[in-house]
Amino acid sequence: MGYRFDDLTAACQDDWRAYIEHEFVRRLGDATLEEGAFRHYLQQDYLFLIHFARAYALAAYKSRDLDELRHAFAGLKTILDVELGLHVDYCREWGISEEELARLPEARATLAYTRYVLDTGHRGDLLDLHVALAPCLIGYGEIAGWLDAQAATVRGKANPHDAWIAMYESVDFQQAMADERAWLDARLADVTPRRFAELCVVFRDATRLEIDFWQMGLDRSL
Ligand SMILES: Cc1ncc(CN)c(N)n1
Repeated sequence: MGYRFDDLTAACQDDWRAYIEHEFVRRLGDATLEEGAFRHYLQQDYLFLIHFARAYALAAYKSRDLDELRHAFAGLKTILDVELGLHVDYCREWGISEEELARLPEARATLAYTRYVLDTGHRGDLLDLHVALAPCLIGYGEIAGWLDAQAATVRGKANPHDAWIAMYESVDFQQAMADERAWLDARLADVTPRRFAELCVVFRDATRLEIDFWQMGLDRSL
């Protein structure tokens, strides 16, 4: 008993490292990622974020008290105001208009990941849903820190993806990540070993779907 968020990553260490240090992430950091792969990823990520905003709305619906409702609302606000806002601006800089984004076909990897999270939220409780969301919010915050710590990472104007890294290093995003960790630490402290084992399956599945999402970007698959 007395689990924490770090116990989830420890329980699927190989998948977690494969997600954080994926080839797509490395190439994004050392500025060798092909433009077409990044554009494909950016487009699909727009669709992904819309469904993730819906998942936070589901968390609000599943809330039992004001604290849970406020937490879900803060997550939804981070996606809408911080991430999606920056994302649309960022896509525009890459020549991808909002009209183009609205007409995109959804890749199988996007469909699989987003619907998995929504389904987990529908059939489980609020903790299941937040554990399914954790690789998204906490993972990208960790990826930004990992990239910045790598000697191979190119920062500044020499890397066309520098603004992407900076977005996930931003105070707002890192704060949202820290809040989510604290929320999960508090909830996981009370779960039984059996419940923790169930949550590990959800966390590992969502982490593996994040790996597939990076691979979809590299392969430019639909
Ligand atoms: C696929 C994916 N995973 C996570 C994030 C970070 N919220 C994102 N933008 N896209």
